[in-house]
Amino acid sequence: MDGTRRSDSAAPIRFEAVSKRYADGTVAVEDLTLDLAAGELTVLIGPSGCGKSTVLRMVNRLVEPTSGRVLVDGEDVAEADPVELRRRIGYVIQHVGLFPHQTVRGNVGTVPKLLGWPKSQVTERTDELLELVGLDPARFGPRYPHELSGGQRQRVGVARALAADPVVLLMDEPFSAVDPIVRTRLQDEFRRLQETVRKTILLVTHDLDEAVRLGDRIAVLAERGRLQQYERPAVLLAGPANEFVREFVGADRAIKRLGVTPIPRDALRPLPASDPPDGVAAVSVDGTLQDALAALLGADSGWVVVRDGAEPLGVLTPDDIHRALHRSNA
Ligand SMILES: Nc1ncnc2c1ncn2[C@@H]1O[C@H](COP(=O)(O)OP(=O)(O)OP(=O)(O)O)[C@@H](O)[C@H]1O
Repeated sequence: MDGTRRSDSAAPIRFEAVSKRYADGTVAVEDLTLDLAAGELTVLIGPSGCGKSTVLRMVNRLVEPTSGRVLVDGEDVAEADPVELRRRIGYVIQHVGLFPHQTVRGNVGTVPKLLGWPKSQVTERTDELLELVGLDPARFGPRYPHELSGGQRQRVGVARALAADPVVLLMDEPFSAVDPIVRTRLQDEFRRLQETVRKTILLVTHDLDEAVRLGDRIAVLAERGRLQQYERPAVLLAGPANEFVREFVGADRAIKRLGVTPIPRDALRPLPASDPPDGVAAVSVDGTLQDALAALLGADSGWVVVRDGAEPLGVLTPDDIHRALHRSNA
């Protein structure tokens, strides 16, 4: 079914010399040019009031640019019918705004129903999406929003936004209203979900950890939406482009970099000649340096075995981790 396959309906987004001056004279965005690749998750981050939400809301025409153009899949959104446009673009906000008098199924099925899908297809689609976001359709489908936790409501919001297989998903602080533990879990689940659906996603956050965890790319904005750096998280953390980004990224960036630097396959030491003792620390080769370090800290062997599935490939020591982190800086 189309919710679970890799979507080929993701569209690139281009902001072309976009500016926004509000009616009271506030210049929220000034001359922003930014290209978002189809199927990637781009995070917009920057200090409060720097124009992030304004940028996001120009994509679905909740805000109209004063000058410049926003192109979705090469088409200027100014020429699209706003209602039709918003059906093609999912939108998830902090307090998700579910319809209180409709069940979870009713909420998720809103857009497919609007599009005139037959009832059986709407139900099938809704149940599939609820499963995709980790909610059992039989249990949660008939509930009303007030019968859900904050995290569950947020998942229903994501399912609703995905319902019509949108080409773009806009997310404005989608996880900030839930408590930190639930937030981390939702972020991890969302990352996995994105690996499945591969939408073009633009996500606004204040939270650098969230940006690093979720973003394929991070765009750091200063006031008036001035773009400071637009890079993959590991590159941004390793090499802030200027003082603004360096300060924004902060002193703990080495720790964050551990979490985005892959284990170096080519820098593993050979396995010890004798079989490693039982219970020795091990980590998957698909993991990050942070995973390797966590495994090391939980063991007293002084090294950690790196495995591909069940097969041991080699070992890493704390020095190797240090060197790999240093190397990724180059
Ligand atoms: N409707 C409006 N009328 C006038 N000024 C506005 C309007 N909406 C936003 N602004 C101003 O535009 C600037 C950018 O606002 P925006 O909400 O885009 O920033 P933001 O980076 O998303 O902020 P935050 O992180 O605090 O949510 C701010 O100075 C804000 O006060």
